[in-house]
Amino acid sequence: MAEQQINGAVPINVAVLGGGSFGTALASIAADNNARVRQWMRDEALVAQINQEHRNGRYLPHYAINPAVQASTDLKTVLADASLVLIAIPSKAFRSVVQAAKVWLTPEQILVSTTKGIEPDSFLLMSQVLEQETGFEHIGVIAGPNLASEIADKQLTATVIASADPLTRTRVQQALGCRYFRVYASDDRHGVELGGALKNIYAIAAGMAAALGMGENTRSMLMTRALAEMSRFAVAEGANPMTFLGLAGVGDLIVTCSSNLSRNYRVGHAMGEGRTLEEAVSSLGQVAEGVNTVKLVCAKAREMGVYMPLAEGLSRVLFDGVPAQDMARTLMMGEQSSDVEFILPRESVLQAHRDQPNQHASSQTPSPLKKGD
Ligand SMILES: NC(=O)C1=CN([C@@H]2O[C@H](COP(=O)(O)OP(=O)(O)OC[C@H]3O[C@@H](n4cnc5c(N)ncnc54)[C@H](O)[C@@H]3O)[C@@H](O)[C@H]2O)C=CC1
Ligand SMILES: O=C(CO)COP(=O)(O)O
Repeated sequence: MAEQQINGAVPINVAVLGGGSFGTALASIAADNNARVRQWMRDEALVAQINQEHRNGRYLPHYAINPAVQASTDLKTVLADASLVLIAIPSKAFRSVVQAAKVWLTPEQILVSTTKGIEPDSFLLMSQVLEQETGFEHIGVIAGPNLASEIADKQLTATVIASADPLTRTRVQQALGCRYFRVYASDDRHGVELGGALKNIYAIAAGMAAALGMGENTRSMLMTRALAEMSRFAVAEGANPMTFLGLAGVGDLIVTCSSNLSRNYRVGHAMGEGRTLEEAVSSLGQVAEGVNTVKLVCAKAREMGVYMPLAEGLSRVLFDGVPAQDMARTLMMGEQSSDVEFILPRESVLQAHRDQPNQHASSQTPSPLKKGD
């Protein structure tokens, strides 16, 4: 059924690259909004199923897709005449798909990444890959609390379109905004994109904590300290910390740290139940971007001198075989610094401790964590 559009938009032609759960959910929203929607994927059988049964049996088996979505394995057909191109391809394949697509892309088109990951080696976010590959002007990113299966179920939610380009922001609001999906605008593209990528790290930690029987106070502390850590990293990367108060920061962090529908949360949960990382990832059968992101972000944070104890702790559980319980105990004995460091700088608290050393510290506090401990 056609949706009532917000902001009085004229329907546009939308291309979606990616046949996974998020690409499929977004294609259906745009079609609900009366756009002509073509969706590209590699799998011929999935194309046939979407076109004939209006269902994506591999990634969203229980949801009806708007019958107007036309799937195809042919990039040229999908991209022809599209004014908005949404790219929902996991980060490990993102650049190769853009490279394959770019012969049919034109500078008038609006290119929007929906991918919440980071490219290894380059440490580029996906909109930066888009910029590097195409050199186009109309580039943006969307991120927010957007679990694909809830969107496919038309549960109410919202996202953020972030771009320095006003046309990109407006067109995405017009193309996707409808009665069950609101689209807010931001010009902090880097902050919004980092928010989407970084929160996956803490969703893994939250799933692990839940499986270990930790309570709601613990989850709340974890999410709040995660926000402090994410914004600290983002500021070092040149983003605006205020962005983390929005849907792509705290909004996405809450949903992925609380829901079993999040694949990253499920990876953490499975590991908290005793599975290995390999078992947890292979039983998922879908992408959990946080596993690579934690590795890349920890390396970058060390290089930049950014303090990220939660990400470091998680990395040691995932890759160095440290038991999650032991890591939680170590983190609880780590430095006690500032709550909101944009109000009281962390360094002021640490300096005060140096000026007033605790007489009993040596018997109570373990030495700070070192790589290889
Ligand atoms: N599923 C969700 O709830 C949300 C996902 N995202 C982000 O969207 C991105 C895509 O995720 P999903 O659609 O959920 O993933 P998915 O795991 O459901 O599907 C991935 C899709 O990418 C395709 N793919 C993988 N490698 C490819 C290649 N080399 N060439 C062409 N296609 C390839 C797969 O065939 C599949 O169709 C991820 O970065 C994720 O973080 C963002 C918001 C919500
Ligand atoms: O980003 C998401 C929801 O906003 C989806 O999270 P997962 O990739 O963990 O499923």
